[in-house]
Amino acid sequence: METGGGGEDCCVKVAVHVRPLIADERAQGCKDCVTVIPGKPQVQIGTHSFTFDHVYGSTGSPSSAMFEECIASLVDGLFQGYNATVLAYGQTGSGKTYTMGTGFKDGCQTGIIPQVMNVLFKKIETLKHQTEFQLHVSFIEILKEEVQDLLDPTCLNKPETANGHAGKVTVPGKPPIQIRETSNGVITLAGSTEVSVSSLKEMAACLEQGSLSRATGSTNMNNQSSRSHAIFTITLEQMRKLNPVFPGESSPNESMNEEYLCAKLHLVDLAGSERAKRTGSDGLRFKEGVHINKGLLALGNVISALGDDKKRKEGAHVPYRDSKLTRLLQV
Ligand SMILES: Nc1ncnc2c1ncn2[C@@H]1O[C@H](COP(=O)(O)OP(=O)(O)OP(=O)(O)O)[C@@H](O)[C@H]1O
Repeated sequence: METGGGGEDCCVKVAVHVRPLIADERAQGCKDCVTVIPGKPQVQIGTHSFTFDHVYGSTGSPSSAMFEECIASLVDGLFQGYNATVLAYGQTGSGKTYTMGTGFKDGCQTGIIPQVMNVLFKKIETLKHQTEFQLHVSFIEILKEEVQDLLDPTCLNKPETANGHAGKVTVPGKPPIQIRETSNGVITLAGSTEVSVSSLKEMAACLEQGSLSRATGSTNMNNQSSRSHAIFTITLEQMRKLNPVFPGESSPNESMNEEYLCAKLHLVDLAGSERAKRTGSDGLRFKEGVHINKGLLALGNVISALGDDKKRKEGAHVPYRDSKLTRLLQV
């Protein structure tokens, strides 16, 4: 799903990515439960059919077209100062991490985030003579309504333990990360690492470091399930020269010839939306599920409020404050 910018008519769009059966499922004799209606962005499950903005995978459009059709315009929008958010939503094992590329390993280039990074740096390369760029990335996860910093160099990785969790251990004494709002309404994360990056390689290293630090655990439906919402945020700052001054000429007022733009792209791999019963979860995993579903409910309410053009224009309340996830994605 994509939201925001780039001069699009609608501010919320939804695409479905249907994944093929994986080896385990084929071995168990599982069958595809979703049919894509040929030539239409529509899927059928039993007697119900559902229409989306796009359908990829299976007999729908090829997955390779997803970036160009859904995401490229959001990256362009960043350069025009538009914020945007891409959310991967679905039950455990449906392919969110694969689609986003948040399981980034060994320089693998598939997935939305690696493609965003490639296009971003190509564009910067072509514009760098008339514009000064500064890029920052942060990578956090929200686990049981607590924000964890996946790029914190002082955190230690821990393997999966008896209570069924792999992930980060924060060094004792470190204050928790807090969500703050500045006087002009900008949401900031006090205490989280923002890495300044100047090359594709540096940004890819941040994605890889954070991906390896994510909290995962096993469920009946995915033996390497992400139990948290992971948010990879790219902040692009630009100082654009409006009327470039030619060598030998002097500008009367430098700052009048410059335009400053700052925009954020949030790339979000949400935790699985499954029901507790289906994943066989109890105890810790069940409690996690309760927090996950609360966050997803709040997200659904925010998207409904934003997707209702009439209400939005009337200035209706958007309930961003109902969860950390929605609060963080506010800007
Ligand atoms: N489009 C695809 N093509 C081939 N394999 C895929 C595709 N999407 C997902 N998979 C495979 O399916 C399995 C589950 O995918 P993934 O871990 O991305 O699911 P998930 O929705 O992120 O699950 P969770 O919410 O539990 O983290 C993985 O083995 C992944 O490699």
